[in-house]
Amino acid sequence: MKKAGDLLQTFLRRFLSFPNSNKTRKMEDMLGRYCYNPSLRWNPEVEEYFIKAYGADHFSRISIALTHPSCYSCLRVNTLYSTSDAVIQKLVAIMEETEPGNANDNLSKCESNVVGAGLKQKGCLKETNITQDMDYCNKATDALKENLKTRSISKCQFPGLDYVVFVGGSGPHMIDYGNTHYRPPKEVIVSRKCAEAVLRGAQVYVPGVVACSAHVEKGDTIAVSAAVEQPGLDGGWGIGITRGTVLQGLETDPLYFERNGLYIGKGTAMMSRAGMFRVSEGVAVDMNHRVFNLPSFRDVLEGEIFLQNLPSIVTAHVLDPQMGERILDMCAAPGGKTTAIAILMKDKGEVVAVDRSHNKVMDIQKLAAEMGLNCITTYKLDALKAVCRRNESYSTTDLSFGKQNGDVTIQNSDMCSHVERDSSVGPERVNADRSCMENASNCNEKANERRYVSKADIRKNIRKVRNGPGRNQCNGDRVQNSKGFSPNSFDRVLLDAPCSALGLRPRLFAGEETILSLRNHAKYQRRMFDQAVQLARSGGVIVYSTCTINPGENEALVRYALDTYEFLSLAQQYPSIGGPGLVGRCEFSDGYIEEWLRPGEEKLVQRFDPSSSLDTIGFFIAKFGVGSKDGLTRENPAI
Ligand SMILES: C[S@@+](CC[C@H](N)C(=O)[O-])C[C@H]1O[C@@H](n2cnc3c(N)ncnc32)[C@H](O)[C@@H]1O
Repeated sequence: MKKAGDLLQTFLRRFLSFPNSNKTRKMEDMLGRYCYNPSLRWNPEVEEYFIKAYGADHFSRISIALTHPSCYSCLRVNTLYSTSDAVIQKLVAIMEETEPGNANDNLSKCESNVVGAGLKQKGCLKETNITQDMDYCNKATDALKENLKTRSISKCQFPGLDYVVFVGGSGPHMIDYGNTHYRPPKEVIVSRKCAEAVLRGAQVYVPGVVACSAHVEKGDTIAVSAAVEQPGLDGGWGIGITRGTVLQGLETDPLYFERNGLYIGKGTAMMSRAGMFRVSEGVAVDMNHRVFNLPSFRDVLEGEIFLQNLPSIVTAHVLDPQMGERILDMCAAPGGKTTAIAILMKDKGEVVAVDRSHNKVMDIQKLAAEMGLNCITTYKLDALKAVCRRNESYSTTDLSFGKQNGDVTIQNSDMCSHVERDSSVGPERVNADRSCMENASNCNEKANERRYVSKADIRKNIRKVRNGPGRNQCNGDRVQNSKGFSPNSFDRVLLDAPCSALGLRPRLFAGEETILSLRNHAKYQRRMFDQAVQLARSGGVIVYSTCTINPGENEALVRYALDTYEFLSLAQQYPSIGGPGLVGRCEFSDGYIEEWLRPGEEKLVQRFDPSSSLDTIGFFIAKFGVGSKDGLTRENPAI
């Protein structure tokens, strides 16, 4: 999608060009070479499809919004150990440290009343990580202080979300790159992914640098621009820069014209040009002037806050988990929604968090430990095989999670699981394991208060404790494999599905997705959804969410769900702060027809539009009530 400025620029380049002359450069400066004004590239068929879905103007606004980060950061407070007011106070205190004596001024910057002056962090949060790397932490805190100076901090006013704190960011800023008509700035080109991370607040790390000016020394001021994929001769996309290229500041530089409007800030070189291409890690450029300023909360109030997108927080809330319930988070890593769910349940009940990646399951464990949560059990599991088929003779009646006569029966979640041990576990692990085992037995005791447990379950629990529980508190070495769970064994299921991620911001390129790849995502999601349907009990709830603007992965999944499973219905969501879903259908040139929502259904889903005033990522949430599955057995193909 070419913007007017781009078209004018192309025109001037082609028809008024004065090769290598200062006039050319002057013209380009005027038209905004050294600025941030990207145009998002899409696969042409995908672009056509989205224009049909949204209309040209709306899709153009979405495309522009996707290239910018949200103008605020969203912090979810761990309400088990803190409050929004306490967090706001602590952030204000960080500001005060920077500007002593300005306490009142700073307080007035907060939009909400800061109450609860004496609130202190309860003793459960880990102090160790904060002190482990004081240097890094001090740097992070300094950066945060710097950032908070001009920020507004406010408690979220949406009903039910008072545990969310907003911290305002700023941008886009005009940056003086120090270029003159005779002397271009020293610069680096970074990879597109690196640039997107920098726009979110990261530094430029060595692996992200692809090209650099000659004679750059440590301490030099460096302009940073992004190398974004361009159409290749083969019909694909490519960057076309060799790592280590020397930039001359001339039109002969790689992507010279393509980088117009892709300047994301400037910073101080932390090493020489030679160093950037010799070492394998470290900060290459310390970004001190950014197009967008968003505070980084890394290592700040660890365990007390979690940086999370607003729609993700809403998703966990919409699931409405209740204390004592058994919840499945089917694609859980890194655990943002898992921990939100556990906190909403006040850490009472069981949240089973699965992901197919071993390392990502460890990330969930670490996050759960950091947030002091005990009710989370993690497993490595392919969500496409989440239903345990070991007992082939099941029927829905005898496996249902019934609550008759106050007697609750449940299948033990690890009945199909085993521990994957790391043979390199050293002696220091043994102590950790012991505390894990204590933890597990506490958890088991807690769980037993509310469950009928069969002798077989007790035997399995003993085995589990002997092997080590693989629970969240034992970071690091082990992940339990699961072979799946019994049908109807969960009260609520969250399927935060892997998707095309076309709602994530900021984004500098969107051309990698084709119509075919979008359809493949949708197929994958339907197969996962089929598993979710089998695992949720009658009377239970399924929440489905994605971070994409693609209706094929959103509204079309809802259509599939409602048309395939007659016992599913769309449920009202709380809170409901997103927009309505898309009603209608799309006919493709190959004859494929994609059905979306029917009139009346659109208000029961939430669609977060990146171009709306909420200024969030693109996101979609659907909530289903699971009606009675009575009479549905394996013979009945509906389940
Ligand atoms: C959108 S992310 C989940 C984010 C997470 N719910 C959160 O809020 O932190 C999707 C996750 O699905 C996982 N995934 C992809 N395919 C999977 C599969 N077949 N089974 C289980 N997990 C899968 C990915 O590893 C990824 O972590």
